[in-house]
Amino acid sequence: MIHARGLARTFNTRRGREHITVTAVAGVDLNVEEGEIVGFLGPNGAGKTTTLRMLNTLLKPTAGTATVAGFDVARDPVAVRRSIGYVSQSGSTGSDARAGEEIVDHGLLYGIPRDQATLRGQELFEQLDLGGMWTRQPKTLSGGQRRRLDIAMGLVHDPKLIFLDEPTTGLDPQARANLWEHISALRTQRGSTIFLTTHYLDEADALCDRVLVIDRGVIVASDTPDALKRQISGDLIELVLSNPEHAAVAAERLARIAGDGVVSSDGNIVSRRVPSAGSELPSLLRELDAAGVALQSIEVRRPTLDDVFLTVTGRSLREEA
Ligand SMILES: Nc1ncnc2c1ncn2[C@@H]1O[C@H](COP(=O)(O)OP(=O)(O)OP(=O)(O)O)[C@@H](O)[C@H]1O
Repeated sequence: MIHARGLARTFNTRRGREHITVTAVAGVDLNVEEGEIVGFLGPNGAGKTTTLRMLNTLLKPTAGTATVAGFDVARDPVAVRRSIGYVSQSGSTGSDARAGEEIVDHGLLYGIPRDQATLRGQELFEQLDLGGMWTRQPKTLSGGQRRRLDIAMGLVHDPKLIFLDEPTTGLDPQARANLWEHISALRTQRGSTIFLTTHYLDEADALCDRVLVIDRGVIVASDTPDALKRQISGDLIELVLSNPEHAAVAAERLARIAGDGVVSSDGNIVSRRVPSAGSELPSLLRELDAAGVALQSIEVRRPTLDDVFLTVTGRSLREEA
């Protein structure tokens, strides 16, 4: 559905009196298959929006190629635009018109006859839980409802591929979780392919089949959230011992598990990252028992995407690029 090779974009700009060239995207290769929900993750200024704008033809690449929904972004931008829905960060509903009029107008822009646009709009309102909002002005809707209206507008021409730029930014936790359900339902009910940018690791984790991590204009990781977590960090096994004197024996048993993780000891807590804790725990517990090591508790912590991000970029997602 999306195939990009060496996609790059620089901007000529000024810093004070000096003219400088900023590389926003430095050469991105990416593939998104039909029916996937792919999250595009990275810190502020990493190049997410610039990449998205090149893929949806709002911005011309300075180098590289991309096809979107089967059309080349440089040679056939009109066909690309007809095939995609784009929901921008700021949303598109600023006028005093009623929500229903906005969506019908949006459909007319795509050349859809008024009666069909109305039908389609009403269907989308139902699907996105906006029933009863048809005659409301968008500014009177809640944040979550407005985001769903933005999404409905992006879907009025029935695109197979939808770009969502930070869909849940500014929403409270409940509205975010609700929007995630709606986004997942788009795929289940309509077979939509969804490419979304996000700052939120939990969002990528909850929603996406695959995550692409971009940092300083380059993709630094691409995999399922689970595989990324497994591949990069491993699970943390933390043994809380009843008696700190058993720490050395516990450390020795923990060290026998295959993997590169280093054992660390702190008083009665002995821990280590291992590739996959689930399959190791039964034999570890038997060995500790046989060695007379009593446990207060044992914890297994799966790595978060936060850990992954820190590992691949050396920085936290919350830091500026
Ligand atoms: N029109 C422009 N002129 C000059 N520099 C730009 C322009 N647009 C983007 N940039 C720069 O390119 C880099 C990438 O910006 P981009 O908006 O793509 O990042 P982003 O990952 O979407 O960030 P955010 O999460 O803050 O939206 C940044 O350093 C930004 O300042």
